[in-house]
Amino acid sequence: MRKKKEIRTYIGQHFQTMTSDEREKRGRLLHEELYSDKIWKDAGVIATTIDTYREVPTRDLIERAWAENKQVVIPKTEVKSHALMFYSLSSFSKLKQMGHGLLEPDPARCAFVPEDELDLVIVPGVAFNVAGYRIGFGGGYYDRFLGCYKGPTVSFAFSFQMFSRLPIESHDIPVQRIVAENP
Ligand SMILES: Nc1nc2c(c(=O)[nH]1)N(C=O)[C@@H](CNc1ccc(C(=O)N[C@@H](CCC(=O)O)C(=O)O)cc1)CN2
Ligand SMILES: Nc1ncnc2c1ncn2[C@@H]1O[C@H](COP(=O)(O)OP(=O)(O)OP(=O)(O)O)[C@@H](O)[C@H]1O
Repeated sequence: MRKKKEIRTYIGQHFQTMTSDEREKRGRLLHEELYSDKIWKDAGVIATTIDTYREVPTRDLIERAWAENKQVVIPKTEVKSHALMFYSLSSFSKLKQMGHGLLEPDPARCAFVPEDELDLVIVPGVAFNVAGYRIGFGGGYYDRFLGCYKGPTVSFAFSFQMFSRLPIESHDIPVQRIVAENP
């Protein structure tokens, strides 16, 4: 079984071999599967992240949610406490580039949304298994968050992000549903 760091490097390299068009196209196919699901239809408030080029895309899903009059919330990382704070995003222009390279909502221009208002949380990840266990970028932010959040959770995975064996630690909490490509 490979170590987390090796898996992160391997997946990052695989993403680099994909064109952004391919990434977008394959991402949309995964998203379509969620749009027809009850957990999407029932959700008024959806939490997701702003994708990097090493992740399944999220921007078209955010636009779809806005078009369906859903509220989209994006986490901001609290570095000291390793907590995620969610803010409502109404436009991509209200994002701010952070030192760690990710785009986060600008709290000066986005409203804070408490965790208990989230109807569906789309959890980012690097690698997954069918049981919903995941490896992230290593901040432990979602592991901590998922320890408290009890609502529906889902992650998207390209086929190369699915592993039959993953190093799982006691603090890891699985997502309820993985929407993955058919291998
Ligand atoms: N697009 C996207 N946004 C996201 C996440 C994600 O996985 N994807 N997150 C998912 O959690 C949160 C941010 N996660 C982060 C994880 C690590 C570091 C970070 O600074 N890492 C250090 C190394 C830390 C270590 O080695 O322990 C670094 O890069 O220097 C920052 C943010 C929230 N937003
Ligand atoms: N519930 C928790 N309470 C305290 N520390 C935690 C918890 N979950 C994870 N950690 C710590 O956070 C660090 C990163 O954890 P891990 O490598 O599992 O992150 P990850 O799953 O890749 O990241 P993320 O959850 O942000 O996507 C580890 O040092 C781990 O011990």
